[in-house]
This record gives sequence, C-alpha cells and structure tokens, in this order.
Amino acid sequence: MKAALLAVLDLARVSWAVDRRRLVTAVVLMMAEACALPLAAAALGVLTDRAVSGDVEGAALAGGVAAVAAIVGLTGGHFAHIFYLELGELNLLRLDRDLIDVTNGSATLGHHERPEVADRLAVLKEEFTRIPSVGMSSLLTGTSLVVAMVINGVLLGRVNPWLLLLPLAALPSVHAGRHAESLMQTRRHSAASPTRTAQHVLRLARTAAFAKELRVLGLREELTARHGRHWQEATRILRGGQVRASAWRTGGHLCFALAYAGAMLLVTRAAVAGEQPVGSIVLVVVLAMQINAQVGSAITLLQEWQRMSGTLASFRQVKKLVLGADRPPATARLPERMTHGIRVRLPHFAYPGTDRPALTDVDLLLPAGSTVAVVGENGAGKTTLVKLLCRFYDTTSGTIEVDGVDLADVDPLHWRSRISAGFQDFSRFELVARQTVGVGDLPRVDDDGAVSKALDLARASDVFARLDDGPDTPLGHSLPGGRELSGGQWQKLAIGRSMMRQDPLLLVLDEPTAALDARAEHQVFERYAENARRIGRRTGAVTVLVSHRFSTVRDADLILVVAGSRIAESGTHSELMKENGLYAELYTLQARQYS
Ligand SMILES: Nc1ncnc2c1ncn2[C@@H]1O[C@H](COP(=O)(O)OP(=O)(O)OP(=O)(O)O)[C@@H](O)[C@H]1O
Repeated sequence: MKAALLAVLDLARVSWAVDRRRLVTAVVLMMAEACALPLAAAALGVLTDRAVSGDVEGAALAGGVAAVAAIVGLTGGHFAHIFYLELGELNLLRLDRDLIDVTNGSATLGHHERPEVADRLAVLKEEFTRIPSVGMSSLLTGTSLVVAMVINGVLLGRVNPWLLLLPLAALPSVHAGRHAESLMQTRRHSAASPTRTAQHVLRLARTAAFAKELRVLGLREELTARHGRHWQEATRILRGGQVRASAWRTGGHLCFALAYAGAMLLVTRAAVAGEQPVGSIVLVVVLAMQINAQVGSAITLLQEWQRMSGTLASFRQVKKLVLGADRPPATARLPERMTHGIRVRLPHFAYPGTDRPALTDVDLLLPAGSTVAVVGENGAGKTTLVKLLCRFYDTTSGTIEVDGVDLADVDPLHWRSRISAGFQDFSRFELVARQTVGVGDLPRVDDDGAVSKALDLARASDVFARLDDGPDTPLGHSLPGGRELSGGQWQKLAIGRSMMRQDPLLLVLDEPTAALDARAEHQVFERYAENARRIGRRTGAVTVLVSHRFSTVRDADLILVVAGSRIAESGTHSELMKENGLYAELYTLQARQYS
C-alpha cells in the first residue's frame, strides 16, 4: 500500500510539474463536489422543517440552495475528470518509458525467453495503461472523500452521536472488498499465460505478413479454435475469481445495509417522539445514502490502490529479474584498435531455462582484421556463437576476450557501440526510408551521404531508386502514406543499416540474405567483406559471416564448421578441402547442386 501511496504522490508531483493549472482546477472541482453533496442534504433537512412549520419563503430558499448544491455535487466530479484524465495521459508516457526501459534495458536477452517474466510483462502492459488515470482519480477522489466524510460526520453527530458509528459499519465492507481484490489479483496472474497464448494466436491471425501461409495451410479455423480455447481458459479462471470476489463484496455490503436500517430506526423514533425535527429524518436518509456511496467509493479506491500496489510490486520484481541484482559497474575499456583478436573459450553454453548445450568445447581465436565464416547445418549453433559474441547472453562458463579484455568486465553498451550487425531476423523499422537505414549509426541517422554509401556497399541503392520520394518515403503501414516493401527490399535495407558504423571492432552478418539468390548473396558478402577488410585495416575489426552457402564464404580468412554444438573443423577453404572432412563433403555436395 505504501508503494501505491508513493506512486500516487509521484503522479501528483509529475502532474504539478507538467501542468499545475489543470491540477489545481481538478482539485477545486473535486473539493466543490465534496462539500456540495452534504450541503444539499442539510438544505433538504431545513427545507422539510420550514415546510412543516409553514415558512414558504424559507422552504423555497432552502430548496434553491439544495438544488444548486446538488448540481455542483453531481457535475463537479465530471468536469474534474476531464482535467485529471489529460494529466493521466501525460503520466502514461512516463510509465511506458519505464516499461520500455525494463523490456529493453537489460544487458542480455535471456529474460525474453523466461515465461515468468513474459507473463508478468503481459499483465504489466495492461495494467500500466490504467495506472495514470486511475492513480490521478484515486488521489483526487480520496482527498474529496475525506473532506465529504468529515462534513457528513459533523452533520450526523449533531443529530445523534451514535450515528457517527455508521461509517464504522463500513469496515467489514472494506475488508471484504480488499480480500475480493486480492483474489482477483491472483486470478489475473493465473490467467496471464492462456491470455498471452490467445493474444499470440490472434496476432498470428491478424498480421498481414502471415496471411499467405495461413490461407494456403487452411489454418483459419484451427487458429480460431485455438484462440477460443485459450481465451475460454483465461475467462474461466477470471470468472471463478469474480464469482468468489462478488460473494465477499455482497457479504460486506449486507453488513452496512443492516447498520443503515438501524440508523433510520433511531432517527425515526426520535422524530416520532418529538425529540428531533422531522427534517432530521430527511437529513439522515440523504446523508446515509451518501455515506453508502462514499463507502463504496472508498472500497473501490482501496481496491484500486491495492491493485496498483500489486502492479508496482510486480514491476519491481520484473525489473529485478530482468536487470538483475545490482552488479558492480563493468568499467573495463576496449581498445580503440584491436591488435590481437577475439578469444572465445566456452566449455559449455545452454540457453537460460534449458539444460541442453547449444555450444560446447569452443576454444577459438578470431584474429584481428580477419574475416571469419561460420557454416553448418540448421540448429548447429552458428547464431548462438554470434549472439554470445554480441553478449546477448551471459556466458555460464568460459570467457570471451577482446584483446585480452574480458567482455564480462565491459559495459555491454560500450561493447555494442563497437558492433555492426545484420541478423536473419532483422527488424523492419517503419520510418522514413533514410532513417530505416540511418539508425544503423544513430549520430548520422539523417546523413544522406552516409546512408547512400552504406546502401551502395550493401548493393541496395536500387531500393531507394524505386521509391516515389526516394529517401524521404515513409515505409510500412504505421506511417501515413507509408509504402510497403518486399521481403527482399527490407532485407537489403537491413544489410545497408549494418554497414553504417565506421569504427566497429566486430562486424556480424548472420544470414540476413535468405531472400537473395546464391549469386546475389555472394555479391553482397563480397562487398561486405571488402568493406570489412577496409575497416579491419583501420580498427583491427573481426568480421563474422554466417551462411549456409559454402561457396559464398570460401574466401574467408578462417572458416568455422559448426556441427552438433561444436566447432567440428576450422581453417581456410584450401586447408579444409585438403582435410577432406565434413566441410569438403558439404562443399562438394553444394557445388554440385549449384553447378
Ligand atoms: N533462445 C533460445 N532458447 C533456447 N534454445 C535455443 C534458443 N535459440 C536457439 N536455441 C537452440 O540452440 C541450438 C542452436 O541454435 P542456433 O540458432 O545457434 O542454430 P543455427 O546454427 O544458427 O541454426 P540456423 O542455421 O537454423 O539458423 C538449437 O538446438 C536451438 O534449438
């Protein structure tokens, strides 16, 4: 609860900084609402007394006051809502930034594959959209509730001090409400896994890129059935929780209803006995109804705070899981120029959450300035080697050293700023064409000269040439007037992007050429290797090319053949051919196919 209170106060602080005029207006309107409703009740009591005593003028005046107070009471909150909703939207931006920081701010990628993190992140994404508006509304509603309850207390206490116990009768209700929310919170977490799966299926069915395959395979009905099954599973879990939560809430409300009936009995008897004016019955009827509504609001408020508190606690846990415990900062610096090379010693590597080794017994030196080709069959471990070189995962045993500097001691951001990479599962950045390539070197994102040079090196200049507005053409569906590209065109831009950086120590091209034919791939690799050699002479960079096509990479300085999670063979093309092992066998096989 403390976390929620702190979060709400933080929202108020940010709102004050962002737009204090809106915040003050919202507070004034909420306070007006808080005072107006009890005032309307008091005015109705006076109206009744004046009417009974035949004072028409007094009754009319009291009626007017009651009417105005009722209007202010019923509309003040509504207008306040408009103001704090806008402030909530501004706060949403900040929470989204926190979420992006957590999902993408970690040094490694392991958390993306851990179900407990993925489930929590799915719930957090939903919950974070509610927090800003709910947080702001609960802050203002909470304050106005306190004010309204104090006024109600004073008015009720004047009629009969026993009536001050009325709000106490709300405590079982409050307790039941909190218990109900805690039940729901547990259920929401249990439902996260089927919900995530159902959303994944829905995404598959809605994504244009998958439409062709889904149609050809006739998967529409299967997907609909699967989506329905997972959704029903999630709904079943949530519905069970809702039934139990409603039972608790109803029990709580019943307690208050009994106390309400008792209070009415008390004032009616006093009025009948002539100890109280008749107007006090009206006053208590209206105030008790308001108290009922206020207790309801207080319960909702507490539930929201509890929910918010749970969300923030979950966020902290995810943050800890993703960003890890505070480690001493990695401060080792990399050389501007590499002279020796990258030494990889990996006795064993398994992906987080699995026992099966993805790489074993790796002991390699990738010499500075060299071009290293990695070949091997599907699932052999080629990409794993590349990912470890990029430090996307912490090595569980062994080390990777750049000129003797252990990468574990280097800030991952520092290392990655010295990497240029194109991956097989590259991103389709839907930006203006120039920037889609330019983000490969952020400081030069809008540098037309640099972008066009990178495209030239990637043999991709033709992509821009075919766009109506050239480099200024927006790409993809998310931008207005965006132009969709073919798979191969997106690929070419991704390769261009990987050629933007000028002084990397590691260049990686991990099969981003799958949509190109063998000849085109060979040409791209040739240009890439040519450029890499130039960079290599300048910075001593190591270039790693991953391919299934042996002929493409035969000119590499070092060829690594990965098989069954091991480096089965290594050497130059002619050395490996002489060895007459796996490489020679596969090379000859492929050469026959392509000849
Ligand atoms: N994120 C992951 N989590 C768990 N296991 C993984 C993960 N990525 C890959 N693997 C496993 O590690 C092994 C090596 O995969 P890797 O992607 O390195 O193969 P590859 O040689 O690059 O294959 P391909 O040529 O098909 O791209 C495979 O058995 C694969 O199932």
